[in-house]
Amino acid sequence: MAEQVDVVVVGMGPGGESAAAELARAGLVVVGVERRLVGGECPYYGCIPTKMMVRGSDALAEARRVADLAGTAEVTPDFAPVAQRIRGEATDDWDDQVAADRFTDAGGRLVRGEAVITGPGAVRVGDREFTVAKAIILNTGTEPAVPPITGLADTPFWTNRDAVAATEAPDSLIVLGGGAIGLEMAQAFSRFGTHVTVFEAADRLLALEEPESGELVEKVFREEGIAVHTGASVESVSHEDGRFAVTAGTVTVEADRLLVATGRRPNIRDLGLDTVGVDASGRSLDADEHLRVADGVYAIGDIVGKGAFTHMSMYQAAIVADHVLGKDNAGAEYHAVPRVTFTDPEVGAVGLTEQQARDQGLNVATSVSEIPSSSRGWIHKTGNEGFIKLVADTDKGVLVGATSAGPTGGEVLSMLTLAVHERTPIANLRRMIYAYPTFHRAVEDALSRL
Ligand SMILES: Cc1cc2nc3c(=O)[nH]c(=O)nc-3n(C[C@H](O)[C@H](O)[C@H](O)COP(=O)(O)OP(=O)(O)OC[C@H]3O[C@@H](n4cnc5c(N)ncnc54)[C@H](O)[C@@H]3O)c2cc1C
Ligand SMILES: NC(=O)c1ccc[n+]([C@@H]2O[C@H](COP(=O)([O-])OP(=O)(O)OC[C@H]3O[C@@H](n4cnc5c(N)ncnc54)[C@H](O)[C@@H]3O)[C@@H](O)[C@H]2O)c1
Repeated sequence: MAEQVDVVVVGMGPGGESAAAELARAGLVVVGVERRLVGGECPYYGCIPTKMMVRGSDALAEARRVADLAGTAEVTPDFAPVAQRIRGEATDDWDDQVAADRFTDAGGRLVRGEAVITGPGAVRVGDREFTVAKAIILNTGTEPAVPPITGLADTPFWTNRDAVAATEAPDSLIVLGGGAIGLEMAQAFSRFGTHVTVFEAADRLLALEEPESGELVEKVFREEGIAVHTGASVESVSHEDGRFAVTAGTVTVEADRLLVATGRRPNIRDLGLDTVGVDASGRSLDADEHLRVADGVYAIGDIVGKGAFTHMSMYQAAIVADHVLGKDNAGAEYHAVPRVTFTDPEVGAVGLTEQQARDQGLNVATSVSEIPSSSRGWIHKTGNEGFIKLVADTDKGVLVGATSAGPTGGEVLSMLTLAVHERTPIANLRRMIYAYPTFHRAVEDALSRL
């Protein structure tokens, strides 16, 4: 006999958990289905453990900068405190009881297992059937995508899930993929003493961001001793006597560990979406502004393809919760999506890149100001690399995109996110007062060059 409920949330990633709890608190009968860990990728394998690695490795880098600024400091890296924090503080040793209790305390019903849609308003989990009165909300996220490279599948390579479980920094590491995952981990392990080599198939790192961003990170990596191969399509991988060998063109590199960070595969194929008339053959689901993919079926998070970020999943979750509860909500807008790659320098960006703006046929003006030549950057000295890049729509007189790379680049991004989101006239941004000497004063300099 099918159980009658108001809402079934399939996949309890950050957005799914948030929407499910909010709807349960509002008095609806909500079932949250999770096949692995309540909270999803971010707290157990993604954002939080990787940022703990970054926090440790940034502390090491700052200590090494003492020599240029404030005397001497002897630095002996030890990965153990990071591994302990990831187990003790971030993941409870990959146990989600706290998150599960948080949901049931909000009034939700947690069902462990893999959910499948069997028709309009119908969901099955194992041998349990649910008839859903109001909404099925899909938040099933992604899996690491493993490219079909000769030999790779037979080797004990790492994905992000293995890398965050490391108890020590390996002596050597090859990273496949120069996107956010690969670069954050490459630099973090390198600063703990690992010899790191990055292979990126595209002609630059951070290929989705401004070219200047990839160039900056590549320069800093090389200076820190990280080997970077761009335009390097890996042809074969082997593993013998505990060592990996990776070959791209004429280059072969050996290492103890291999991290595959070549993008993600959305969990949409096996959800039974055909039973509700939804095409799941692409890389993402086509959702309207209230995240509906079919009558009574919503999708949020990475599977919607508007940015694979925790903040996007949470943003969309709030819109869906409002819509299910019949509250006013104008729906999602994606013109000011912010993102930060937590390398050092941090690379923050919002809205369109210059190329994307030109591809949209906008009349574009751009400007760049360098952080090292700003007062604060000059004072900061070592570790001051970075820039502000602005992308303006000259017809409308507003910013449509911006990049903020540098020390605390992700924090400096906040004012640029506001400017792009609110379509603040550039004339008004020029009239503002920018505190001296801050990193964000470089925004004023970039505005003056537009
Ligand atoms: C290494 C790494 C670092 C990252 N760092 C950042 C960062 O710094 N900042 C940031 O904003 N983002 C970061 N991200 C991205 C972020 O983790 C995701 O965007 C975020 O988790 C949101 O994903 P989601 O809501 O789509 O679902 P996910 O978090 O992927 O969760 C989906 C859940 O659905 C479950 N599931 C799937 N199918 C089913 C099914 N049929 N039945 C039941 N359950 C199912 C899965 O088990 C999973 O728990 C990082 C990702 C990685 C991998
Ligand atoms: N700080 C953050 O917000 C953060 C951090 C990590 C991940 N994420 C999210 O997770 C998503 C996935 O991250 P990712 O870094 O895996 O994906 P990505 O798509 O950003 O980067 C993967 C890179 O791998 C390269 N690649 C693909 N096949 C290759 C091959 N055979 N050899 C060499 N290079 C190859 C691609 O050209 C690409 O540049 C991102 O889109 C991002 O949204 C966010």
